[in-house]
Amino acid sequence: MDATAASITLADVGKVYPDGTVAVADFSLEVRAGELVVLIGASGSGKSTILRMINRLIEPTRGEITIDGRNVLKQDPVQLRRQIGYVIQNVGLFPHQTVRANVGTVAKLLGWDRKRIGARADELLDLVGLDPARYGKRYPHELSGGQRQRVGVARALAADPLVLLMDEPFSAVDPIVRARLQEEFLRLQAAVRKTIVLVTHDIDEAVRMGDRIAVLAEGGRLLQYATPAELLSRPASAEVRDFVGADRGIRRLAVTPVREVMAALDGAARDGLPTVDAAATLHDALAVMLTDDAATVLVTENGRPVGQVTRTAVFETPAETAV
Ligand SMILES: Nc1ncnc2c1ncn2[C@@H]1O[C@H](COP(=O)(O)OP(=O)(O)OP(=O)(O)O)[C@@H](O)[C@H]1O
Repeated sequence: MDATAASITLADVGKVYPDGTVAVADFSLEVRAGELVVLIGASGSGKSTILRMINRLIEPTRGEITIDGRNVLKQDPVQLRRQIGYVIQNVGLFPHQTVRANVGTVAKLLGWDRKRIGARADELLDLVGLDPARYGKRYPHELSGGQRQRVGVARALAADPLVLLMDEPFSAVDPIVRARLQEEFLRLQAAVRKTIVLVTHDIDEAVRMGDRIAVLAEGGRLLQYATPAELLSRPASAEVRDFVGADRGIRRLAVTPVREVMAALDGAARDGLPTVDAAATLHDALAVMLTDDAATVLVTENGRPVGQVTRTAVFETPAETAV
C-alpha cells in the first residue's frame, strides 16, 4: 500500500457495557487522512471507549467504523490491530525485552526477517531522538519516563501503520518533559503525517496538538468539533466555554494567525514599526509589541508589508455563536 495515512469514519457508533452502562450513546466523527484529532471531555465521557472501538479492543454495540472506507468490524481484529499503532499512558513496554526488541514487536509479528526488523527499530529510535547504539540494548527500567514514552511511540510507528491511536500518551511524565515530548511529537508528525486520534483531559495539550478537537460530554455526546482557534474564539455552547476555561482568551492568541485579524495598511508612517511574518500568531505579535513598546506591528509576507495589527485588535474576540 502506498498511502501513509488513512481517513477514519465513525457513524452512529455506540457502546453499552454488559452491566448496562451506556458509555457511548450515538457518536459520529470524520477524521481526514493525515489529521491529528484530539478527543477531550470530562472523566467518564467515553473517550477511551471510542478510541478502543477503532482498533476493536472494545466491540461497538452499534454503528459502523471505517478506515479508508473499509469496515473495521468485518476485518480480523488481530490483523486490524497490526495496522494500527496504539500508545497508552504507561506505554506497556515488555519489561524483559530490550528497547530494540520492544520496538520490533509488531514487525516480528508481521514476519519480517531479523535484519529488516533491526534496521527498522534503529531507524525509529533515531526518529524519536534516542541513539540506538546507546539505548537499543537497554531494558525499559533503565530509561526515564520520557524515554520510555518515546520508545512507546517508536514501537507504535514501527510497522508503518496508517493510523495511530494515543490514549493520554504524555500524562505520566512531568509537565516540562511533557511539553518537550509534545513538541518532538509534532515535529515527528510533520514528517510522518499519520492519521492520529489522541485522547487527553488536558486542554492545553489539545490546543497545542490538535488539528481539530472533539469536545465530549457524558455518553460520548459530541459538544463541538472544531479547530483549536475556532473552539477558543467561538465555543458552540456555555458547556464548551466552561470546559475550555476562563483563560481561553490567552490560549486563543497562541493558535490564531495574525493573518486572520490584520487590517489593511493605513498610509500613515510605517517607518520604525516592528514587523511579524504573516504566518506568526497573535501571541507572537503581542510579544513583539511588548518588547518594542509599540501599539501597532506591520505584518509582512516575503519581507513586504501586507497589513497591520493593533494591540486592540489582538484582544478583540470575534462574535461568539449564540448560546
Ligand atoms: N468494562 C466496563 N464495564 C462497565 N462500564 C465501563 C467499562 N469500561 C468503562 N465503563 C464506563 O463507561 C464510561 C466511559 O468510560 P471511558 O473509560 O470510555 O471514559 P473516559 O472519557 O475515557 O474517562 P477518563 O477520562 O476518566 O479516562 C464510564 O462511565 C465508565 O465507568
